[in-house]
Amino acid sequence: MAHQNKLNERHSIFMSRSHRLSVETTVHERKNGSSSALFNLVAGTGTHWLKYRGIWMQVVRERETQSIEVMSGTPWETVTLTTLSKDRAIFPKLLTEARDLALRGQEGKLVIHTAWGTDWRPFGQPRRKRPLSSVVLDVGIREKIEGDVKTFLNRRKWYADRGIPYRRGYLLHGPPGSGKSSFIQALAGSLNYDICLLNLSERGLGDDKLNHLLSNVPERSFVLIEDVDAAFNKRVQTSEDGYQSSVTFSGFLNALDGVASGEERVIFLTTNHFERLDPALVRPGRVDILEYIGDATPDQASTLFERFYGTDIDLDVKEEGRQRELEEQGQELRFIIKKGGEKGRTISMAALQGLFIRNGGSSRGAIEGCQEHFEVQK
Ligand SMILES: Nc1ncnc2c1ncn2[C@@H]1O[C@H](COP(=O)(O)OP(=O)(O)OP(=O)(O)O)[C@@H](O)[C@H]1O
Repeated sequence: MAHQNKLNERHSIFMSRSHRLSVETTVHERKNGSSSALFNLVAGTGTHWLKYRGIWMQVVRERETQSIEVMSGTPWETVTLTTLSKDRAIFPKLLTEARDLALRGQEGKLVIHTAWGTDWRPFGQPRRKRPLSSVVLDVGIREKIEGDVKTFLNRRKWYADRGIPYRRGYLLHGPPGSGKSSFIQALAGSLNYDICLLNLSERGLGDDKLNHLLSNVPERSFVLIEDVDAAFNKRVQTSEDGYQSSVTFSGFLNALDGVASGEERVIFLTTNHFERLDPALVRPGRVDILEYIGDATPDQASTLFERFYGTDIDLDVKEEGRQRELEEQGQELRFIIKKGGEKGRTISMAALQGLFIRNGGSSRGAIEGCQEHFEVQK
């Protein structure tokens, strides 16, 4: 009897949550017999024959054309493998090999998944990881969150032994451009985790789909839900064109709570408006760590300044003068921010970054720009 295996695919082939295959990587990386088999497998739509580990298989690759079907959760592409061989293990072997090749291609990269119907799918190309140290937070915040996440990830058995759902929730709140999203992405990258980015106001997302998505997060992924206040501001959100989000607040809470025991789940929520959140959302079990990520402090500003203008370069005698100048400018920047803060004036880290980029080679220009920024604030 023929054995058949059906794989759902879109850009990548999905067999199960842990078997993610990136087709292109497979195609380009290997030229031996088995990978040319994989090449054939994905070479185009239609019917192919391939020989893998001495076994012939028929590969039928079909593509759905209706994007509407994607939204309803129907696979975008289907690959069906059929073989007359008795060796059933050939499918997992083939998939494992392709997955390993694909994962090798993603090493050092951060994959962002977004929701497609009821599935998570990689969005765009894997991105270069951002070093965690490049996101400069106020003293101790990075260590606190990073330490908590690592502790959590090492305690699976502890949770299982006590029958506690293995989940952890983090809420980062604070003004725009303070580094909330950048930090979460950098943290995920540093731990070799992916990000599943969820927009609660997305068209077509209802309570059931949300529940399904949150219960089927790919392995080694953090869920990131940004601007969580927006979806439930006035409980039902209406977008510019009149579309109303159909995720209800109680549906969201249920989805947060309803993790199957043993399944790991790490959720990061962000908001600019903590005061708008319903207290029910921010209780332990849903949000375990709550952290304010604010505008630039004098310390953060001078650290970012140093990173941009580099005070730790190897110095020869000529550069020593420049080094001293940068140190003085760093102090000046701290002073400007401290004085501004005393008058209730602030600058975001994103705005500082923008100033530094605009004043590329001119550290003096950046300091002056910052001074101006504070002067124009009432
Ligand atoms: N603390 C920071 N350290 C380094 N860069 C930062 C920091 N905060 C912001 N940036 C830079 O500013 C830009 C915007 O940051 P990000 O999107 O992470 O802010 P956010 O707090 O998530 O904003 P929002 O609340 O609007 O979503 C990024 O390019 C990032 O590099």
